Amino acid sequence: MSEPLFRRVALIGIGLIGSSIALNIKASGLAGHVAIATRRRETLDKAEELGLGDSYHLEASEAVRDADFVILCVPVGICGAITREIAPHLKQGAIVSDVGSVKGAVIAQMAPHLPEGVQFVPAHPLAGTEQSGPEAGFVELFHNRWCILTPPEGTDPAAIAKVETFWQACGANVETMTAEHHDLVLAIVSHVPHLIAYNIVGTAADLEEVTQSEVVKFSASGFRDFTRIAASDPTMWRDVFLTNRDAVLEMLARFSEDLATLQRAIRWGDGDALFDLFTRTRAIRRNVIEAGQDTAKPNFGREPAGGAKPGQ
Ligand SMILES: NC(=O)c1ccc[n+]([C@@H]2O[C@H](COP(=O)([O-])OP(=O)(O)OC[C@H]3O[C@@H](n4cnc5c(N)ncnc54)[C@H](O)[C@@H]3O)[C@@H](O)[C@H]2O)c1
Ligand SMILES: O=C(O)C(=O)C[C@]1(C(=O)O)C=C[C@@H](O)C=C1
Repeated sequence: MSEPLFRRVALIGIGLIGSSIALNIKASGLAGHVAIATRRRETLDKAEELGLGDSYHLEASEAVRDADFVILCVPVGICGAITREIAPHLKQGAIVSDVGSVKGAVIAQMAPHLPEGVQFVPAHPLAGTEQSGPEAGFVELFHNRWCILTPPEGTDPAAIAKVETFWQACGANVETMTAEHHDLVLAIVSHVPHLIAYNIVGTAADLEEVTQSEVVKFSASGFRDFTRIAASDPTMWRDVFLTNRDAVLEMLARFSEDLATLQRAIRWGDGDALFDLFTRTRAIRRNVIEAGQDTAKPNFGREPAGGAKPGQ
């Protein structure tokens, strides 16, 4: 049997993303040992019950000891504090990575704590669901999805190549870009759409007199898709908006301008303007499907580790 890519991988945080990575490591034999760390005993017990790793730790500093690959799979707001905690225990030559949905702020939080001789290769798999926790993971999550690497200047190319190989083995297509570019693009394709979903569901819920039970009763319509997105993890998304503030506000300003244009078209009965936009957006949807990036039913027919099917 060939040598695994890494001798010991430490996963700090074992929610949807951490558990999906753990399942991939196991399925593809990517590590000799998987050490899992999380703060809460209950979550750690669940991870052990699901057999996601080889050793289980309440202290991240214990999990990273002797690890050659460490991945932070926690909400972006705590990446800095965890890095400070694990830094003195990292092995020389170890590669440290993360999976955070925001890159600039995560790099700014983590990099200052990392000792010399440790390589930092930040990553973001563009794959997820509205589910969270260790039972939510499933092995196909990253298959045919993008994983973006944003290595700071000066990172050892061999470390970048190793992280790329890791994500490819998880089924992802890997692309490298700057953290700034990542944060701007993700603001419009992921962060603002989530804000819109949170907002529309919140507005409907506030209009209790009109909607009351109707929100639930008639949500087989387009609204149902928004409720799925708006069910996403509150801690994760609070941190995303607080840490990608500038890019989100910039995209939101542009979005608001375009919304005002639509409002005007409706007010003045400008059917052509509406028809033209809807025709353009329909074509975009077709391109998305053809590119195999359909997220409307991300996990249709697949069973996550804990049984519940996401995306329904
Ligand atoms: N959910 C998605 O769609 C998605 C997709 C791509 C990337 N991400 C990113 O991945 C990261 C994890 O997201 P997730 O969806 O797996 O979240 P999750 O809520 O399912 O899991 C987060 C895990 O972090 C751990 N954790 C939380 N606070 C901790 C602390 N103080 N110390 C140690 N461990 C702690 C827990 O094990 C928890 O289970 C986030 O940074 C998120 O931005 C999420
Ligand atoms: O499909 C979903 O439920 C997701 O929200 C996944 C999604 C996205 O916006 O596409 C969410 C956050 C991530 O950082 C990456 C992927």
